[in-house]
Amino acid sequence: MKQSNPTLLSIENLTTYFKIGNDFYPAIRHIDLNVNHDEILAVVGESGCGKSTLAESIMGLLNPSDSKVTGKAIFAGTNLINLNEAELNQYRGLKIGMIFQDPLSALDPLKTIGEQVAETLVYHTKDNASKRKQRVLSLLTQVGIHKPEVIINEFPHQLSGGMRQRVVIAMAIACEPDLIIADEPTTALDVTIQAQILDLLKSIQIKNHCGIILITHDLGVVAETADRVAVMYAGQIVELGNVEQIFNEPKHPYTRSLLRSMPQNSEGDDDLYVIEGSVPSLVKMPTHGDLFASRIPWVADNQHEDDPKMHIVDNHHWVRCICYKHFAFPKKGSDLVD
Ligand SMILES: Nc1ncnc2c1ncn2[C@@H]1O[C@H](COP(=O)(O)OP(=O)(O)OP(=O)(O)O)[C@@H](O)[C@H]1O
Repeated sequence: MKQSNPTLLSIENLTTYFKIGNDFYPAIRHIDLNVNHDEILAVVGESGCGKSTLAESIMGLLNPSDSKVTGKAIFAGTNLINLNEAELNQYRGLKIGMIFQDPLSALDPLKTIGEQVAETLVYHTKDNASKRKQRVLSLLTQVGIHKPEVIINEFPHQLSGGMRQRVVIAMAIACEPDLIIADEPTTALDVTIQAQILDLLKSIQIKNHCGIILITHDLGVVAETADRVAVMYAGQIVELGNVEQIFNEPKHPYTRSLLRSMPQNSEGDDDLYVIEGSVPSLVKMPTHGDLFASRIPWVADNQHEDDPKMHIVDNHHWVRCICYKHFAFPKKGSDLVD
């Protein structure tokens, strides 16, 4: 089903600060990003880049006593930022589903699977108990759980990690939300199960015509699943494009470094590229300039912008800072290579 307006969620100038000591420090800065109907948008970056903060800001999951969110996240005409809990609960579960990394912590150990999957339906629908049960069985079947009539009476600890994540996905899609936010949904699972869960998410996206924000640090997951990719570094989006652009024509030195450090792209352990340094903590984060500059120290200062902006490099392909234009990796020895 093609929508007349492709935009499902419009994130505008979103900045989130955390209180550390007496001061507030930005963990994500001036994020502008659209999520469209019928697409999987991956948000990728190393640990500490602000991916979860982005998701939690949109969903109002941050503790207001130690955080502050400014900007907009417009969903179906409503700015989700600054809605109160009761208002947000009209979106969470109903219009926006969430899937987290650790299915065990998302599930209540004391309730049966059937009760937990039914909970969203109790909250958001007027279905009677028998209709709800049919819906729970159908959801569990949809997420690939065999013998759902047995599983509904079991408890989370009786299921494998992969099965638990399928249950969490069933809960997230119970009300057929327009948007699903999946934060590292496969990180806790072993590789074969990861692939099955990604296939499941993709099939749900196609069947329900929803949009999915897939948060991951794993470019392998992105390559398998995403339509578009936002690469985040130090709380900013540094590159945005479709999956082919990001993998075949990466521009930003950070994107290129991430790709180069994928085991698949090296010829052996000795050749594995390691990005120098780490993402600075919020307190140590520079307040201006190219935030990635310190991790590519061989690039001269004058090749970076003072206040790096997003530049369009191709249709729907954006990159922050002009330093990409002449960027090359140092060769073993000292020459630079593309
Ligand atoms: N409640 C908090 N108080 C203070 N700092 C925080 C808080 N939550 C996150 N941060 C900091 O904000 C930055 C972004 O963290 P965030 O968890 O969003 O990154 P991430 O990319 O999702 O990483 P990971 O994959 O490890 O979760 C980090 O420097 C983190 O330490």
